[in-house]
Amino acid sequence: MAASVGRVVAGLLTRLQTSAATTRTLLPSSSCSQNIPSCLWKLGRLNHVAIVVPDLEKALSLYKDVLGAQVSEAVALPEHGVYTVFVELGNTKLELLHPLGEKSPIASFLEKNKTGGMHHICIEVDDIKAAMTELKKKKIRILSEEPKIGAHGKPVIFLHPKDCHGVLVELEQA
Ligand SMILES: C[C@@H](C(=O)O)C(=O)SCCNC(=O)CCNC(=O)[C@H](O)C(C)(C)COP(=O)(O)OP(=O)(O)OC[C@H]1O[C@@H](n2cnc3c(N)ncnc32)[C@H](O)[C@@H]1OP(=O)(O)O
Repeated sequence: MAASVGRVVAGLLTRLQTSAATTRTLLPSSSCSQNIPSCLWKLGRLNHVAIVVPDLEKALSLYKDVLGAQVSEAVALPEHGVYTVFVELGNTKLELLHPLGEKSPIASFLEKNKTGGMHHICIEVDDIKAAMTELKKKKIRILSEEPKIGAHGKPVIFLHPKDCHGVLVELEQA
């Protein structure tokens, strides 16, 4: 009797260990997972997807007149070297970008992609300074020393596309 109870307990222990190992492999491996209280910042919603366009008026007209979206006026942002137009999509936005000035950071992108293309994604964060500190420690290159004020009047930073699997990532203070 005692031997069979022992076998049952041993079997249960083995199953528990297996399921604990499975659980561990399913959890995100990042030390900044939302499940870990030591994380000082977290990602929020997708704010926008940015598309560089060679002709802002034509692109605006596509989204407004052909696709029927609500679009903003074009706004010049000289400190970023871009003109922007926002397209409202309900769950997120598109940001149409066109170069402004000779030193525009999107000029070489447009040179390489003459018909335009997807340029970056922008994700909100709850604490951009904490994000910067943590990402620097993890050797992710941040493309400015300090946050700049972005298109929505809030601090933004950009992360190098070569450190983000080929995607230029903008983080915006929510
Ligand atoms: C208003 C504001 C807002 O929303 O709030 C904005 O949107 S401002 C939006 C405009 N501002 C920004 O983009 C600021 C951050 N961007 C930058 O600092 C720059 O554009 C870089 C991302 C560092 C790229 O610089 P630059 O064009 O001088 O370098 P480059 O052409 O030699 O590119 C270096 C390598 O990165 C790749 N690369 C360049 N731009 C890329 C992009 N958008 N997505 C993915 N990869 C990209 C190139 O193909 C190249 O790879 P290979 O070496 O393999 O060929």
